[in-house]
Amino acid sequence: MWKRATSSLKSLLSFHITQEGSKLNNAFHCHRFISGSPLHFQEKDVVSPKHMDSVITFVLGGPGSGKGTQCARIVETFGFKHLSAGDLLRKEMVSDSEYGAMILETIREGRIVPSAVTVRLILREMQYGDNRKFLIDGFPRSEENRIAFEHITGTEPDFVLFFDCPEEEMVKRVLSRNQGRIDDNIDTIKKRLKVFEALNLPVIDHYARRGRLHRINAVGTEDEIFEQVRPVFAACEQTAA
Ligand SMILES: Nc1ncnc2c1ncn2[C@@H]1O[C@H](COP(=O)(O)OP(=O)(O)OP(=O)(O)O)[C@@H](O)[C@H]1O
Ligand SMILES: Nc1ccn([C@H]2C[C@H](O)[C@@H](COP(=O)(O)O)O2)c(=O)n1
Ligand SMILES: [Mg+2]
Repeated sequence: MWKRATSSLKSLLSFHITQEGSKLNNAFHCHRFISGSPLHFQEKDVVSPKHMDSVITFVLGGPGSGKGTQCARIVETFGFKHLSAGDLLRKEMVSDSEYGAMILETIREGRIVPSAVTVRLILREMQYGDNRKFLIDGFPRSEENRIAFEHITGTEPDFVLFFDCPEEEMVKRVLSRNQGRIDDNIDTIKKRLKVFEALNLPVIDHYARRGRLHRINAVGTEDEIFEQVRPVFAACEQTAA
């Protein structure tokens, strides 16, 4: 299960995404070697060699399906480092970032931020500290996210969790979350659910076809759900030992 990521400096430096592409159906288009792109990766975004033997888990599910809640349990029990793409984007949004306004508008509209921004934030976090077991929550949200990450790092996730939750339950949970998020309102939730279905389900199908998907029934108490999650990580630990 512990695998070797073949991170390629060359592909990282030459990977570009146009902002124009980001407007197309939210399914952002990856272009290599596009000159004049306003968003591009730089040498400092390279995945550090010390992370070459990482365990990477993607945590997927619709808005309010319980990804963040279960990630906290996984961190506590199995010592993974939790990277929430949404949290990283919110942090970037309130910093002095040149992308702040774009991120705010995109999140408010329930759309997906271009991968050039999100992947950079994730890779940067992966380089801090010594923990090489990563839970990447809320990513990839689209095929464009997935292809960008896999292209830049030269690796696939070891496995993918999918919290499968009925829409009605997700809406109920988000509306009672009370964390002051600008996207936790009924109008944005409806948009996020549509984006989830159109852009995230294809990613989930992709990993199911690759034999990497663990589908978790996200209805039940937090404890009941964690009892489905636990064996996935316990098996991973055994393989690594
Ligand atoms: N099993 C559960 N039963 C009831 N409520 C839950 C359950 N798991 C989480 N919640 C609650 O539902 C809300 C959404 O959970 P959480 O933030 O973990 O979802 P998420 O998948 O990370 O959502 P988002 O994609 O919007 O960040 C929170 O208020 C959380 O406390
Ligand atoms: N890969 C991602 C993850 C998140 N976002 C944006 C759009 C989401 O609606 C918002 C909140 O994410 P969450 O906290 O619900 O995981 O952040 C994105 O554009 N790309
Ligand atoms: Mg979350």
